[in-house]
Amino acid sequence: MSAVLEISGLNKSFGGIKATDDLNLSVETGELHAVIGPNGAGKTTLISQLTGMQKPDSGRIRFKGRDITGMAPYARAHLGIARSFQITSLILEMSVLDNIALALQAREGHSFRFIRPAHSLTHLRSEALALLDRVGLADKAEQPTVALSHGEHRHMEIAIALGAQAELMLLDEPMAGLGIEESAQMVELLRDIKGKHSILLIEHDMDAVFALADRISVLVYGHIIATGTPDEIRGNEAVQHAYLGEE
Ligand SMILES: Nc1ncnc2c1ncn2[C@@H]1O[C@H](COP(=O)(O)OP(=O)(O)OP(=O)(O)O)[C@@H](O)[C@H]1O
Repeated sequence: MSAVLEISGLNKSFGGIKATDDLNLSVETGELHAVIGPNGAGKTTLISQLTGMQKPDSGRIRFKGRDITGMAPYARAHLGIARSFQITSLILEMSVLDNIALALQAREGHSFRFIRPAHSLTHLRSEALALLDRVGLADKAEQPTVALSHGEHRHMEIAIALGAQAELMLLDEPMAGLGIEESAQMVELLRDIKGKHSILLIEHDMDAVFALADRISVLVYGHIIATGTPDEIRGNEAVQHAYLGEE
């Protein structure tokens, strides 16, 4: 396996707070690597530096061997890094299918995605339908997006991330706000996707993390205190003391 993402010596402070503290982490090709940590550990700040929304004070981020530390967000997206869910905005009045088709159109590089009326998206509809099928929503394609549940919206966002054909998917708390049944469906969907994509998963839902991750890194005060398989992390005393013991 080779690393698709390599983060080395990353630092980011806000005033006196070290939100990212000498952080080292890699995501291997095809790996699902989860990052867990207590509230305020620095997970959002890490994702923001990976997407280019925030600039690290020091350290390096490499994507497929290329240094992207100073690269603009759109350029990273173009290279193949997709973030879900923060940047996705579903248009609730539009049909489920048109939302996905519109996202596919954006992938094709039309920066003014609203200039074209939705009915001109015909050529993207079959691809959009295939994506909806993959996330289990093909039967909802013609419904207005507003009619779908929160969990189904999250599945739509996964469809959009898949449509971006990203080599690295950054999934930012995909379970947030989901009920028990919806969470189970999301775990199933991610289980289906994993292995085919390289994924960095930020997630509070420990059951989901331990069910899905190939490796887990534990972030505490901006620093990764342990990285390992779910079993290694479960058995790690420092982790139990710093984090899991609190659960
Ligand atoms: N723009 C900012 N200005 C000042 N402090 C910030 C800023 N962004 C984050 N921080 C601080 O940096 C630390 C890490 O915050 P971050 O939001 O990255 O943590 P988190 O792990 O995502 O938390 P949560 O799980 O609650 O979302 C916190 O102490 C937070 O208060």
